[in-house]
Amino acid sequence: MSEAMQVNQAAGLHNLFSTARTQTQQDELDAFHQAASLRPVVPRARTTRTIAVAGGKGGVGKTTVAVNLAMAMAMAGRDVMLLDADMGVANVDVQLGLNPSRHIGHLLEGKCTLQDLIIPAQHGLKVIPGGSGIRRLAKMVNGEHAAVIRAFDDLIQPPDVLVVDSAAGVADNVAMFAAASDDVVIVVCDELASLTDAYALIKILAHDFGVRRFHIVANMVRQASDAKKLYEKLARVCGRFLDVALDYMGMVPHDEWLRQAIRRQGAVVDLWPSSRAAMGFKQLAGAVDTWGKPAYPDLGRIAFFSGQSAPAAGW
Ligand SMILES: Nc1ncnc2c1ncn2[C@@H]1O[C@H](COP(=O)(O)OP(=O)(O)OP(=O)(O)O)[C@@H](O)[C@H]1O
Repeated sequence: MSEAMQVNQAAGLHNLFSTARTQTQQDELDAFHQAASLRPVVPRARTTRTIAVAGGKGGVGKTTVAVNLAMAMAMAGRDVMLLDADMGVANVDVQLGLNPSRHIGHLLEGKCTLQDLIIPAQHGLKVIPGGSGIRRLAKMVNGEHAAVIRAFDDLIQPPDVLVVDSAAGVADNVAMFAAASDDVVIVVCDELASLTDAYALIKILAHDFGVRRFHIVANMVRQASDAKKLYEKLARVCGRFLDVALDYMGMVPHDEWLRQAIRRQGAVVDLWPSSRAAMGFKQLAGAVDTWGKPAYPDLGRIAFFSGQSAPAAGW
């Protein structure tokens, strides 16, 4: 029986994504890995933890989780930066009521530095906008993703935490930002397509990029027992077919206050800190503190802040 059929049978999932690439895509990916090995490393004290928020399927709440996780950590006193890596259709700035005049496209064209792109949001959160409605950004090539990742080495003051809001899908560009991070958070909701897409993304990150550890967030669930069931379903399939470790990071309930917050263009953790959703996000932020030190970035792989040499202090 094929792997896809076995996965279907094991978890009641459907439609496993194919991970086949065209020759051009494979060439670009090889160039990306080669660029990583050519990168001169200039060590300095490593202070930043990088957390990618991904999920595969669109609409599962990646941006919502990234924004509120970042804001919750900023409210707890961390120096936090949020990169909107959903290039071309970015909407972190919309969710936070920001009005950026420049975006990643300007960085790639050499018209500004990464430092120039930083926009201050509430509680000292710093946002790097990804640019919206810009076709060229949605079609960035792999070398450009590597250039964005490397630009973080030149920040004057690296933050304590960088949260990366990933695009939907399982394309190499999504995987590259996740693979360049210390930790990968996978957001799932109670839909079969969400689980199959999460599995496909985890598989690509494990096989092609060597990522082994994933933190799972169940979003838009009714109660903790539903969240745990969702996690166990994904963990069972991954445990059977992939050499990866999953841990349960926490859950965010379905909460109308979240939609209200988006209408008000703010983060629910800031606007309604005692709502059920806000409590969930604060628990997610607390979970990060239990993760221990990030591993040293593998020198053969492009990583955010790879110019920093020692693991972050205080984690
Ligand atoms: N816990 C929740 N309760 C209620 N609504 C939610 C919750 N989480 C997310 N939503 C809503 O679901 C919608 C999709 O969320 P979001 O934009 O964060 O998803 P996404 O995965 O980033 O989507 P895309 O991949 O299209 O960028 C938004 O309208 C958001 O307000």
